[in-house]
Amino acid sequence: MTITSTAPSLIPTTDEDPFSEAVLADPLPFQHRLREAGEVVLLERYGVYAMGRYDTVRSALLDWQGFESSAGVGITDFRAETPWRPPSLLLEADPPHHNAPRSVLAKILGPRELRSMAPRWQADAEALVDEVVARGTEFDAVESFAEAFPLRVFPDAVGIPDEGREHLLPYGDHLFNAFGPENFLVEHGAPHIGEHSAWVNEQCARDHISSGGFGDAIWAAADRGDLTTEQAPLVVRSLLSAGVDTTVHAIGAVLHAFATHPDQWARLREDPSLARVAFDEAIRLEAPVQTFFRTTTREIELGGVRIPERRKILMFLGSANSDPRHWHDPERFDLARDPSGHVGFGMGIHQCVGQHVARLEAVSLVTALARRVETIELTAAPVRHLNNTLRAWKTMPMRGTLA
Ligand code: HEM
Ligand SMILES: O=C(O)c1ccc(-n2ccnc2)cc1
Repeated sequence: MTITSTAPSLIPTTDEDPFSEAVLADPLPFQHRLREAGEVVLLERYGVYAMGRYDTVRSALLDWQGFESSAGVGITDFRAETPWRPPSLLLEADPPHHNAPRSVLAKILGPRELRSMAPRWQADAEALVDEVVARGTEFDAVESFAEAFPLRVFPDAVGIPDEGREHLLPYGDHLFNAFGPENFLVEHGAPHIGEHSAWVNEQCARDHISSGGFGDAIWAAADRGDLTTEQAPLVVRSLLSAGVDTTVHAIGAVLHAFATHPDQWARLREDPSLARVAFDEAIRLEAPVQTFFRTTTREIELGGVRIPERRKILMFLGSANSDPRHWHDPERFDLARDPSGHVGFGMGIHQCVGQHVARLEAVSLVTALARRVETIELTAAPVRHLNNTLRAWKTMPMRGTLA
């Protein structure tokens, strides 16, 4: 990182591009340079203020009044440009408008509500594992597990029809790319996002939602007056936008962590209750959701740097989760660590409301796999799937030995 100015009144600045193919493929060296350069570093290419240290990211996440979400959590300032789709009522909203949609979704996706689904998701995970190992002990962990399991359980849990579910992954992939700048990744998704969006928006209508699922519970909240009938479809859209690509790449992260740390897999097999901490430790270490933006609502001073009002700031969640100023031996995947406090799910009023869904999916799958498979190992180098926001794998060739 070339620091072009370090005088106290001037801001550490870099001309590096965190959304370049090279940095997206291997972000750790850039993130180290970013943390070393200071609490806040100006990315001169985008005029954006970047934060890579744990304490600075955590304080920005908690200060929703100073760092707002309602101007968008991507690089686009909704006050200056029209968003590519109507803004999210949760992710891209602040109190008071954020309150009702958040309260409704928090109840529907809460740990208590999900408890009744745990046996079914555990059985689905065991069925999937049996099907995969029946075909042989060599498999691609992305295709066979990370993609297959969320798509097997989540759309049914929302209550949308079977027809057209292939739109879900590419819709989410473009959504997460669109939080970043209009680079090669956004250009790649642009030609088809219209058809993916049309299908997603259609599924949010009440007449597409079957009874008993998350979608039905959202529409029931509208019947009770906890939401308006205009808000209900957008809250269902939040589930379809957030609910698949995130968990796909989270499960990929967990499986990659275990495949590269066989001693931790052995520990998990001895004590399956470690699956929960393994999930959070993998989210801390890999951070499937790497970054989110905010917009300053006033001039804010951080780390000796004065950030003007109405400027975009970029929080590197993955970098914060690997900051040696906060974490001991941060690059180590360690089931003995207490990963609580990690910012892989954000923190504060926007902290991930779907984390219990994600955790239940991952714990169900990993527990089922650990029961059937004694060891897992990579049989070839896994290949990254590049995205402006998500840290993801395209392929992960693996071999297991049956228990
Ligand atoms: C392991 C998978 C996941 C990760 C790493 C993740 C990460 C995050 C992060 C970092 C935020 C904070 C955004 C911000 O501060 O601007 C967030 C918010 C959110 N997440 Fe997730 N997420 C995951 C899965 C899910 C799932 C499965 C759902 C839905 C079923 C979901 C729904 C949401 C919603 C609705 C918000 C906005 C909450 C609000 O603004 O009040 N997420 N997530
Ligand atoms: O409301 C939306 O469209 C929306 C809400 C949340 C996410 N998200 C990001 C990470 N976890 C969830 C993505 C999209």
